[in-house]
Amino acid sequence: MDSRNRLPSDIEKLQWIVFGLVASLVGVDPQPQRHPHSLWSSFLPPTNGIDHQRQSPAKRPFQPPVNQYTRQGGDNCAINIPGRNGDSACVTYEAVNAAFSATKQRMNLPGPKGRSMTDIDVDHLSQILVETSRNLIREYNLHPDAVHEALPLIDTQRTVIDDFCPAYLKRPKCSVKRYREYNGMCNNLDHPHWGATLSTMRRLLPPDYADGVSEPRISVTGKELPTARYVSAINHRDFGFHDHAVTVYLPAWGQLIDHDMTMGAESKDPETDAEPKCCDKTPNQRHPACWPVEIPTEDPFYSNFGRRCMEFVRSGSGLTENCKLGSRTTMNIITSTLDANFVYGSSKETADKLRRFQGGLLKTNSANHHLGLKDLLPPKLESPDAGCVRPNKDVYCFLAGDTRANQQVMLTTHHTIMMREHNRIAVEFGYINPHWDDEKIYQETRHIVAAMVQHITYNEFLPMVLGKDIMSRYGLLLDKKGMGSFYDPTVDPTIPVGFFAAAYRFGHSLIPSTIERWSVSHQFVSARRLSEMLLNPIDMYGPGICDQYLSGFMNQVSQAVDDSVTEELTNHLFQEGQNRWGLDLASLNMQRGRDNGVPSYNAFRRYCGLPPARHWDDLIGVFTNDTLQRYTNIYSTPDDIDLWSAGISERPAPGSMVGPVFGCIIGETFRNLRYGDRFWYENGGWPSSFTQAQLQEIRKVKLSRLVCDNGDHIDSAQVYVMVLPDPKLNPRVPCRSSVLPRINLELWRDSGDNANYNNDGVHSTGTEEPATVSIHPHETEQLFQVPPAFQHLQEEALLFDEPKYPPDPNHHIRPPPPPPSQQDYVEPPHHQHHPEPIHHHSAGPAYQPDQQHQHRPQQYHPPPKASHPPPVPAIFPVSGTGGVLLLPGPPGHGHHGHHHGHNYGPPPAAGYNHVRRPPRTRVKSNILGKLLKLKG
Ligand code: HEM
Repeated sequence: MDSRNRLPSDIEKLQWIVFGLVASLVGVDPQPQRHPHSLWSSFLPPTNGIDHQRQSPAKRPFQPPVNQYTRQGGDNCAINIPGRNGDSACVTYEAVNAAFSATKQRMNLPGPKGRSMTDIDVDHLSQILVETSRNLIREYNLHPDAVHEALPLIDTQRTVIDDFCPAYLKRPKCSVKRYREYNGMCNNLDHPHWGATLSTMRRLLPPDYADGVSEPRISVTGKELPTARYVSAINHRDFGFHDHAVTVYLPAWGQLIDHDMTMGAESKDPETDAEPKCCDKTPNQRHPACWPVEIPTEDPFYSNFGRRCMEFVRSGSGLTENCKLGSRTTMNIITSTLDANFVYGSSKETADKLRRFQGGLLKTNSANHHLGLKDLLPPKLESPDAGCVRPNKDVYCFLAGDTRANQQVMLTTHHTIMMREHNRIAVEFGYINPHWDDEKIYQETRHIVAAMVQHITYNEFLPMVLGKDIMSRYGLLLDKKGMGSFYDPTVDPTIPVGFFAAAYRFGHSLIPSTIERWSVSHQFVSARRLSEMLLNPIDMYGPGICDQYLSGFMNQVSQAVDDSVTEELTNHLFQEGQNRWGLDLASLNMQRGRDNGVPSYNAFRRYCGLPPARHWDDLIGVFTNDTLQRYTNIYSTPDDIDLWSAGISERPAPGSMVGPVFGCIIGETFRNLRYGDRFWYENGGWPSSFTQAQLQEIRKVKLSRLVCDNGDHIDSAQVYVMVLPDPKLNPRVPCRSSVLPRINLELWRDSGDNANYNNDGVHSTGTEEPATVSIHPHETEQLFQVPPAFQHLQEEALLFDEPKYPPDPNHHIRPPPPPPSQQDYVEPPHHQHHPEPIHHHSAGPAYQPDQQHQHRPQQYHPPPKASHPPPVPAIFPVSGTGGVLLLPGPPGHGHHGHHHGHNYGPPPAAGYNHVRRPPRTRVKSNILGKLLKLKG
């Protein structure tokens, strides 16, 4: 049936009614007037001096067909541009030199060739190249598309640009080694810069800049787009709908691995080395990178505080290999590949700062050792106020491989866990291979930690986010045995701009408004508003707090991926001091997309093989009726819709948390991260390859194992911590159980005559275990019913009620790491020696290391039995709803507002019966629902 003629189903009608009720409760008109006719139409266009005149198609110069531009080898012609009448124009090297020199002078570029450049210098040179390109376009009357298609073909090594291009962008000599470079260089031997630090992100589609070169996207009508805050305030209000399969652990891991893949460069003021402030200046006094978000006068939230301007600074622009000309690019200042750089850093300099240079260990802070607790991250003594807010000068935030480690506790906790895992493995290696030196232990451990990050991401995280169909379409399903020849040197693992600025930000929709702490025995302790926790990781010094967060992440239900985003992020992000308002992350996401030339949602529909919408009606069924209704009011045409906004609002694809367009961008990116990474953990035949037996050990690792091993006193966890516990499908098991096997590091024993390690540190695949290469997954018929994570789970779950889990044989207890040497020891600030337990609004019990925890029992303890009848699983498969149904919440709990740390209800009962109903619940027919059906 033609979806345009489809009548709304009963469920959709119900949604309209419930939405209307909710909207009236919160005082919002569910059907706002069309933007141009409403009061809201009085917005002024952004006033940062950018001339947003998009060239009308009639006035555009002749556009030669794509691929008709030719690079000229000979003489003085840098590039040939075909003209209308068969003639062609030659852009000469002299013209390029003249354009560059004039721009360089105007924009004041100092600096000799080959000097080391900071990201500020890179951004500056990049802007000059963009302006040079703009001059050439003007001079030769080139079509804006030529900027993207033709100008990059010019051989800049034959121009004066080469004198200014930094040494790191020259082609290095690569050799094949066992360990990755910290900066990701030489992963691809033919394209050494693919995926490397300080390189530009990839484009899936040509950029959509208003002027074809660098100015932010505008409407296809030639007018301004609606301001990002308007889109946010209308379409991304906070309804607090919860997912019913995944825990907060899913966004926590998602954000952690984002910080392994992307970090867009900031534009900085060279004088202060900080992002410029924009809102307190008049437009002509502002830094050129200022592009603040305009807040409409009638904004339902900011108008209460008279705010009309939200800080926003354009991303720093990047340089391509040999400093090519072309349109503005986006720089990634960390490596693209999943290499655990958030633990180690993306440069040798950072990595060295984090190392103890003893026993392969990372630096730590042992402030809580005297309480029998494990190490914390070392204090951030350099630039102590960058990226965190300290209550006073004696307290320090934490230092890790990624500078965002202090953004909020979900991150800080996981940086702590991964640092502990590194040190745990390094200590084991010290016992197993006493002849290994610090460097060898450190690098081998780093190699394993990166493999674990890859495995957990593809085995536990992506199946939940994408579902089996998308996983299989993009070749993301992991093999269970054998080694693969996954590496394809033609695949570029560089992160795409659309992934960084839009698709992978789907996670912002998952974030709840409070972060909960639970006890290690899985009882709710307290909750705290997210906005109070941003940039404030100091909690982590509190004894027992790390465990309580870990337990909270695995027990707190996540929000759903949908158009609703918590007000903690849309009104209170990084709220400062006494202010009752902060930034709006939804606005920043859309502004960032426009800033970086990310084309609209409709362009990506085409890219992903979906029919682009010509009329609003074409989008019926793609979004909920409410969302579509709002879009017709917000945007002039379907061609204008921002990718991030539409991506999180799409109805999820079957079995997936995201819709088809985000599924496509995320699927493709993770495909490239697997097939374009020479160091991918399943790859056989390289010096970096694990042996088959070692690979099998890595395949055993689950995130729950890492939590068990690196929490202080965590002694049980559900098998898959990103999924809500369920006695049958995802049972909570003791950490000692063999269901959560620990990696057996004995398989790394290097006995000298062992063929696994040869003398130069290069690890061969050995003769005993030849690397068998399995069939490429694209060619393998996957007999696959449920996401791989759950195949094991189903089998294991059947055994759960029987106390059958013998202790894991690899569960040796090693002594804690040796104390740091005097030389490397970072003295914790004095106040940290006896930190007081930190109490929050709703005080949970202060830390009382219980006896059971202090003397870990050696014998098996069955999991606590629920005192009630078997609990209802935390899943309510609902068929025929298109995946969505609204249920009323418990009486007295209206729109969630802010809980100020209060529990939603009484503490949950023991056992599994702990999943509290959120006030208003969106139930999704999702993967676990399907599993239940499968299980009959
Ligand atoms: C409490 C949780 C989170 C907070 C406070 C947060 C905050 C932010 C902020 C402030 C930015 C920069 C916005 C801009 O100016 O462009 C950002 C970027 C980003 N976020 Fe989040 N985020 C959170 C969780 C997540 C999650 C769960 C994901 C994905 C699963 C995610 C993915 C991203 C991505 C891909 C970027 C771009 C990063 C870059 O390369 O610079 N975030 N986030």
